[in-house]
Amino acid sequence: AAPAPAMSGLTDAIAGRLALADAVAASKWASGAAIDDPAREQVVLDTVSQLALDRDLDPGYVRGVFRDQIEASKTVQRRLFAQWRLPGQTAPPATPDLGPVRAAINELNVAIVDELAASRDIVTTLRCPPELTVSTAQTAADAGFDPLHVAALVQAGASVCTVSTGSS
Ligand SMILES: C=C(O[C@@H]1C=C(C(=O)O)C=C[C@H]1O)C(=O)O
Repeated sequence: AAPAPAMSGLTDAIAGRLALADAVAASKWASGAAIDDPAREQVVLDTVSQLALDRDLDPGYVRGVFRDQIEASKTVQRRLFAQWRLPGQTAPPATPDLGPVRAAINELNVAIVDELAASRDIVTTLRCPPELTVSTAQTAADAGFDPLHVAALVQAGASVCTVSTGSS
């Protein structure tokens, strides 16, 4: 097999978290809960800030990456809700208890911060944007993501590289 792209550990962990948005949405649909949960978002952001400090990463950088994880998850959840509201459509049956899927998300949060630490030297360089693009494409293909999840995966990676490639 071809070698894995340099940042595929990171993009695989990000995709794993994003894939759980479907189960989150189904659970919220079953319970009638809102997609947005600002209190839970604060817990996630505060937790990953501490994980960043433990690994000598900039907590502001890691929080920024996780704001994108949260927004990407909500992109998927909102689109699924919109589909399930269409005539003749139904949500998959799910338990209204978000606890188990949030426990899985918590584990992936740690995995993502670990992968950010493993990629700390590349994220500040001009190699980051192309490596992230290649890894994202490989991860999306491996995961069998549909266009909605591919778009959300790209959204989730938007703050990973800290080098600007735009002209100024
Ligand atoms: C994934 C969830 O939905 C939203 C996204 C969150 C996240 O990605 O961590 C947290 C809270 C919600 O605003 C959830 O409620 O757990």
